[in-house]
Amino acid sequence: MATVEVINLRKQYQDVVALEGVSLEALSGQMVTLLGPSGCGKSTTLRCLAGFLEPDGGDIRIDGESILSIPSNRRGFGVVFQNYALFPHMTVAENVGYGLKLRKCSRAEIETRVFDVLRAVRLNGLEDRLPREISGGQQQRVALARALVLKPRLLLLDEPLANLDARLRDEVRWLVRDLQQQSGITAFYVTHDQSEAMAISDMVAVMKAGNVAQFATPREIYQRPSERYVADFTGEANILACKEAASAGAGRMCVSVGGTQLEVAGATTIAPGSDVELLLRPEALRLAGVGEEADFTGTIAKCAFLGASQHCEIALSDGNTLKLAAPPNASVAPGSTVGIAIDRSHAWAMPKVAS
Ligand SMILES: Nc1ncnc2c1ncn2[C@@H]1O[C@H](COP(=O)(O)OP(=O)(O)OP(=O)(O)O)[C@@H](O)[C@H]1O
Repeated sequence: MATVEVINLRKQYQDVVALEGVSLEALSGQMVTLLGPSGCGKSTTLRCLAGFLEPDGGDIRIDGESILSIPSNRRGFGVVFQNYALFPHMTVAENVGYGLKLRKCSRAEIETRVFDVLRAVRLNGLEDRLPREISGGQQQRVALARALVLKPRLLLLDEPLANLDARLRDEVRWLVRDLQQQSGITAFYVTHDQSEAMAISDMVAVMKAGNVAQFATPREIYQRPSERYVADFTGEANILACKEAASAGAGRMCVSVGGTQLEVAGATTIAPGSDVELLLRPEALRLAGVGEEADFTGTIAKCAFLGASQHCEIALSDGNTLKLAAPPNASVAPGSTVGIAIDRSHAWAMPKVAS
């Protein structure tokens, strides 16, 4: 399978700079997700990979060889886009087998491969239906089967689940990941859904205005984001401004927040004495017990019972609000005063970056 390098890719549409210099890499068999808000350049990157767009600069290499001069239909990639456009007059089996027919495979081989791939996407039994006779989720699985049946060396998926409802999206998401892992195909996946990206990826590229803000594992972008933008985009985040950082050695630093001194882990890019932002995910905070010394004291502003936990918003006297998940039976009446303890092992200091 293929190792893919995207090197300093640049693309401009008339006066819009869509990609300023995108670099990332997918090792053989990895699923790499491009995550970011609308307009940050995810689809443009994918379209350059597919060969539908020609970049203005940079390179795309597969196993070390540039592919920029190879037309899209010769790249041997499988492509699944949001608008899956199945042939309406062909049955499910004919849709899936169409690419094999173009490649002049024998009828027996087409039958076997179509049967196998339809079983893999759990559509066996629906071979003779027309696209209009199956559901949206099933149509999307036909589109996936159509790409997989050709055994592509690279699979490109652009928001493939965007048209599905939440339950189906979950189901097809796991199926996509299972099939990708079983087949060992290297894949790029575009989404603006943070939970989708975290769930299915080996690596995530968080994109920001035509650049890659951070390229790392799902765990790292969530627990050790490079900057506020990444922290905000990858989950619920409490972010507090800190006065300054003093190095405590080996990636640790002392920060001062609301009069409290904390020693926490932080990005190595933080210069001593500079302003920093402290990330406290909700799970880094808990309500302090009776008699326990608290890091902060605040007033419960809002509370919602979610079943396994209670979502609480706590207003601090300096104007900041902290969100935390309280145990389901904790007493958290709005208006009451509570102490908050920080689990320092979950705190993370980020450099303050102009947005
Ligand atoms: N054909 C085009 N002509 C001009 N500008 C374009 C064209 N396609 C995209 N753009 C612009 O390029 C930038 C990047 O677009 P792109 O489609 O890559 O973003 P995206 O992250 O995939 O967004 P979305 O999630 O909305 O699909 C945006 O500012 C967009 O408006």
